Amino acid sequence: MDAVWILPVLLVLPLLLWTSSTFVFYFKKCFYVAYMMLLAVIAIPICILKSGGRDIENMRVIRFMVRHVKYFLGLRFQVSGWEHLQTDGPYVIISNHQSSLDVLGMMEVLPDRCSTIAKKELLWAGTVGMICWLGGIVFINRKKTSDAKNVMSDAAKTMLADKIRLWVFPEGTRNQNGGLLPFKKGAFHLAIQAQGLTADDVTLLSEQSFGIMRSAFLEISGQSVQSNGPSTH
Ligand SMILES: CCCCCCCCCCCCCCC(=O)SCCNC(=O)CCNC(=O)[C@H](O)C(C)(C)COP(=O)(O)OP(=O)(O)OC[C@H]1O[C@@H](n2cnc3c(N)ncnc32)[C@H](O)[C@@H]1OP(=O)(O)O
Ligand SMILES: CCCCCCCC/C=C\CCCCCCCC(=O)OC[C@@H](O)COP(=O)(O)O
Repeated sequence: MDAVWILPVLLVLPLLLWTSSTFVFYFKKCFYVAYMMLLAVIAIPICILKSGGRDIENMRVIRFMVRHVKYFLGLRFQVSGWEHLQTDGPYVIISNHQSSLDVLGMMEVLPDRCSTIAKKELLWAGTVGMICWLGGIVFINRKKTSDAKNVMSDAAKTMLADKIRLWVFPEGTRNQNGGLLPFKKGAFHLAIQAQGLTADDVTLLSEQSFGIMRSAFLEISGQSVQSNGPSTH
C-alpha cells in the first residue's frame, strides 16, 4: 500500500521527459552528478588496490571509467590533432572551461601520466573529491594567490622530475558567455618551467595561446573570427 505513490511518479516522469526539454536538462544534470559519484565509488577501491594510494597512474582508471558516460547524455566528441599529444616528456595542456561536462571531453583525449589543476573545493565533493585526490589532481586555493603559486611551483618541479603532464583551465572558472575569459598566468609559468623558457616569455606565450584558442573556439562555435586589433585581454 505504501508504494502506491510510486505509480503517479512512474507515469509523470516519462511524460515530463517526453514533453519538457527543461526537465530533460535538469534530469540529465542530476543523473550526471549521481552517476559520477557512483563511478567514483567503484573506482576508489580499484585505484587503492592498483596503486596503493595517490598516484598519477590512477588517472588511467578514471579515464577508462568516465569514457562511456557521454552515451547516457547523448554527447559525442570529434577529436582532431590527438597525435600532437603523443610526445615524450612533460607538457601543459590548456583548454577552455564552460561546464562540468568538460571532464567528459578531457577524458576523451587525456594522455597517460596527465593530471589536472583544480579548485580546492572539489576535494570536498564526496567520492568525486576522493577519486580526484587519488588521481594526483593538484588542488589550489584560488582566493590565496601566493598559496596557489607555491602549489603550482611544486607541481612544476614534480612535472619535470617525474615527467608528468598537467591540464589547466587557464580561464580559472567556468564561463558560458560565448567567448573566453582573460587567461590566468599559472599555466604559462608551469609551461616555461617545463620547457626551459624564462618568466619574460609568460606574457607572449599567454597572448599567443589565447589568440589560437579563441580562433579555434569561434570556428567550432560557427562564429566568424573578428580581429580585435591590439590585444585587449
Ligand atoms: C570515476 C569518476 C571520476 C570523476 C572525476 C573526474 C575528475 C576530473 C576532475 C577535473 C577537475 C577540473 C577542475 C577545473 C577547475 O577547478 S578550474 C579552477 C581552477 N583552475 C585554475 O584556477 C587555473 C589555474 N590558475 C592559475 O593558474 C592562476 O594563475 C593562479 C595561480 C591561481 C593565480 O591566479 P590570480 O592571482 O587570480 O591571477 P594571475 O594569473 O593574473 O596571477 C597573478 C600574478 O601572479 C603571477 N603568477 C601566477 N602563477 C605564477 C606562478 N606559478 N609562478 C610565479 N608567478 C605566478 C602572474 O604572472 C601574475 O603576475 P604578473 O601580473 O604577471 O606580474
Ligand atoms: C558531499 C557531497 C557533495 C556533492 C557535490 C557534488 C559535486 C559534483 C560531483 C560530480 C560532478 C561530476 C564531476 C565533474 C567535476 C567537474 C569539476 C568542475 O567543473 O568544477 C568547476 C570548476 O572547474 C570551476 O568552478 P567555478 O566555475 O569557479 O565554480
